[in-house]
Amino acid sequence: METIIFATKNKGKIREINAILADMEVNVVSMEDAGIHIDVVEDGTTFEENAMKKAVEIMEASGKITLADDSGLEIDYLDKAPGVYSARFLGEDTPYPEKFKVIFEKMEGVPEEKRTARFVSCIAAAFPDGRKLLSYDTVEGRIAQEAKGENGFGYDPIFYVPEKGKHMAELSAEEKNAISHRGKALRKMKDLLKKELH
Ligand SMILES: O=c1nc[nH]c2c1ncn2[C@H]1C[C@H](O)[C@@H](COP(=O)(O)OP(=O)(O)OP(=O)(O)O)O1
Ligand SMILES: [Mg+2]
Repeated sequence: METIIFATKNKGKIREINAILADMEVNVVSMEDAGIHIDVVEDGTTFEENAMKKAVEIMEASGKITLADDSGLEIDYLDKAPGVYSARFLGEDTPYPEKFKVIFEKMEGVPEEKRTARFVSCIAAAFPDGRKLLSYDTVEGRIAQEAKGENGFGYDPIFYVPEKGKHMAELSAEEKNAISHRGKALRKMKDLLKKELH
């Protein structure tokens, strides 16, 4: 069975990715499980660039087909910030509750209809023979007035999902994967990969 590496250090992503790719006839392993400990510098200006950079660098280090996700939160009222800088917003090691506080301050008094936001996920695949694949998807929602929910990771507690009437962090892992940016982009990637692998 083909081994594919998923180039991420984010434990929340790994959980989601394993669930979504579970039915594929490939062995998906994390960077850690593959014994690769490289820090890819995410200096691209787009999700696509950063996702492909992570995939290519880890493919070159491992010699195996490598997938990567670059994702983030776009808040329309803040001109789509933090966007590709979502992980580094206020500092990579700053706890999310502090990031939420600053976002709530910036959004103070902004009415519901102007609080629109989306999660974006770009998935890249890099093959040792040079083939490259990209998929992209989003989930639309709003920045809530308060944090709520214990599930998921990152900005999930402050992201209200209108179609569910809940914050993202209140959804179960299955419910989130069914509607999320990463769930949708990864299912598209699964279809692209199936065509390349057979
Ligand atoms: O479903 C999500 N629910 C909540 N927050 C999310 C989600 N998806 C991305 N995000 C946020 C987290 C992080 O602030 C940034 C991703 O940054 P990003 O560089 O792609 O990931 P990362 O640095 O955590 O791990 P890695 O680069 O090793 O894959 O967007
Ligand atoms: Mg990152």
